[in-house]
Amino acid sequence: MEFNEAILSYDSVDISYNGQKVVKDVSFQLHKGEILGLVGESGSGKSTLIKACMGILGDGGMVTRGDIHFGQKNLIDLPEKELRQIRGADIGMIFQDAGASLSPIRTVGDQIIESQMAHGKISREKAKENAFSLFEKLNFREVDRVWNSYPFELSGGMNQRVGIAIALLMNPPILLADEPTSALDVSVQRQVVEEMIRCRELFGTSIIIVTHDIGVVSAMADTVLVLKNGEMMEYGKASEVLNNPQNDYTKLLLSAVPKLVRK
Ligand SMILES: Nc1ncnc2c1ncn2[C@@H]1O[C@H](COP(=O)(O)OP(=O)(O)OP(=O)(O)O)[C@@H](O)[C@H]1O
Repeated sequence: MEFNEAILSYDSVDISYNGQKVVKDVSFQLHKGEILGLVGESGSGKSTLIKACMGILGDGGMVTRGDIHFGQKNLIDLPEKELRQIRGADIGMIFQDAGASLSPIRTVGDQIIESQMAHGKISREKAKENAFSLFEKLNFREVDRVWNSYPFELSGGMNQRVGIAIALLMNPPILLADEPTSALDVSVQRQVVEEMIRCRELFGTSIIIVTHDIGVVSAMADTVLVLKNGEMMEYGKASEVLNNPQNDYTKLLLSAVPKLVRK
């Protein structure tokens, strides 16, 4: 697949927590409709890297060098008020525990309606209509039951899918997914992966997926960026990085994976 338009560009980015550098000189471009897999061992800086563009590094976290462009905007210079508008609407985020961020005391339907109303003027009826239309596209079953349930009445996997649907309802051009499948059963993992691929097909969404799972990368990514200790080890087309890794660290990461899943 060939891509034209870069929608998110990291340019020589360094990131520190409390003066200690944890991401060093990272550059990459995410194009419209591209799925980028971000891999590397625990602590290599994957989450830090994607949090940086949302301005959610937290106290002590700071981009100390480089630029992150979203279209014409340099996200590094943007005031919090503008970043808040970008979060959710322009750059959606799915965490490992997206389902756990649902409130336990309100029905799924109410929460989906409220999340849409929080982002703009929309009637409850229209919000419900949007949600049901998306559920249908994502092949949700028993939509009425899910809608009327409290999170504890649904499986962890179903809650995770609801969390993803909430992010998708904003129809953000960019979706950042941080280990979205690692807490799920294998069969539900596959569903979530298919859901994200479908999202790209339907809406042309650009996706960065952070994962430990090379199988997930192999199933969905167009490009792969390998991080170690905050530094880029390898970056390129998924087929090339996975089938013909040039870097010793990438080779090591891949050697732990059975060959079968790399097809
Ligand atoms: N809020 C924070 N304050 C200080 N240091 C942090 C903070 N968050 C992360 N770090 C440090 O930054 C480095 C990168 O962490 P990060 O969570 O980005 O790695 P990761 O690759 O996403 O790891 P994992 O796969 O375990 O989620 C680690 O050394 C971590 O200890």
